[in-house]
Amino acid sequence: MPLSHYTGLTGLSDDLPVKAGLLLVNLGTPEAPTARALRPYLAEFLGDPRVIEYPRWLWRLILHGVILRIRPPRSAHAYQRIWTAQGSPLRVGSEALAAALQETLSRRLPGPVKVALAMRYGQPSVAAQIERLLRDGVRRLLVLPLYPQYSATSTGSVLDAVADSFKTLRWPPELRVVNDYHDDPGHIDALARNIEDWWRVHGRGDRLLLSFHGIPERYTKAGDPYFLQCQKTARLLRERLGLDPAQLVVSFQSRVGREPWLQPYTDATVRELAAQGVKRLDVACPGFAVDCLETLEEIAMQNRDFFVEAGGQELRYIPALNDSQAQVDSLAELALRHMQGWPERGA
Ligand SMILES: C=CC1=C(C)c2cc3[nH]c(cc4nc(cc5[nH]c(cc1n2)c(C)c5CCC(=O)O)C(CCC(=O)O)=C4C)c(C)c3C=C
Ligand SMILES: [Fe+2]
Ligand SMILES: [Fe+2]
Repeated sequence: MPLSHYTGLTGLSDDLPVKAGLLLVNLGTPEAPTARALRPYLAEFLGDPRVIEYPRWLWRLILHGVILRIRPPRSAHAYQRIWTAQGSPLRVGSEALAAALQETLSRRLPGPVKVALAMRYGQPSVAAQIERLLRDGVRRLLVLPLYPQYSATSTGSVLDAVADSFKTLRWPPELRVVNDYHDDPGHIDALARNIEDWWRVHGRGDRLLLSFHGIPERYTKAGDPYFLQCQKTARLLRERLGLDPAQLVVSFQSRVGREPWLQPYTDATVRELAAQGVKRLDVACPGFAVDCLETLEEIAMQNRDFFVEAGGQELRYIPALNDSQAQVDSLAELALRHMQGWPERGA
């Protein structure tokens, strides 16, 4: 039995040896593409009340009685299609982005800065990485969830994890949070340049589809701003690319369960576009900071097959921003802006 349930880190100084700490948080990913590794990952993810808003007792029964028996082998099969020698693309991409941001921010900030990457589900946890930053001398913390659009299911859940960690700390740091960056001009410009660069190399398709991860419609009706923020990102990106409304389509992917999610659904949309005679369809997923199962498997494989089966010729997935210079620069700018105004300390 510990003496106290507050974690006290001894030997910390009040001197601000480090100017600021930046905690990047992404969703998390299984440790291996196996049903055995998927089970604890999905149990933690789908057990989060922010993600599934059902009566707890009922959901526990369904989750443990049905979902965690059926879904792990199916998901494992999907992960096997995208797994790399370095591991899960989401982890590899997020780590590369964090390393590049550490490098850029160290150059841009006058004092030392520490960047850490946490996963909302799985390892390294938000609590472990906040502790690591404290040990490294961080007393001012900026949390940047790697979700451009705010949703209670994604960003909101990261904030829960930060709050839970703070509740256990004897001396928490000062805290700032980036709620979203869906309309940040630097971010929109980075997305646009990524698509334009890709078009320069591969040519332009007949239509551009922007596919965002979905959430249950019910959450939007209850006040989640996610749908509106996705629509705004899409409009700003369309305007920045100089496209007509008819040249760009928005849809929502990854529906789980039976209740209605945000619409139109991506799978129905790619089939419909093929039926309308679209031959070459370009797809980008601006809601994902780095490539992952949802882009590499669900879009670039599953939906590519749906499109071709429905009469389309080619579905071409335009990769996420990942650790591109455009993303590193726009997120560094964003972080620097959010770090401004922290007052100087007296001697
Ligand atoms: C069932 C409810 C889910 C909600 C609500 C949800 C929202 C949501 N998810 C992301 C980002 C990602 N989701 C990813 C995978 C994934 N998502 C769900 C379910 C919900 N997501 C599941 C069950 C899974 C796991 C895979 C599967 O079994 O199908 C991923 C990829 C993770 C990876 O390892 O690559 C991301 C990223 C957002 C942004 C969001 C709300 C806006
Ligand atoms: Fe998801
Ligand atoms: Fe999916």
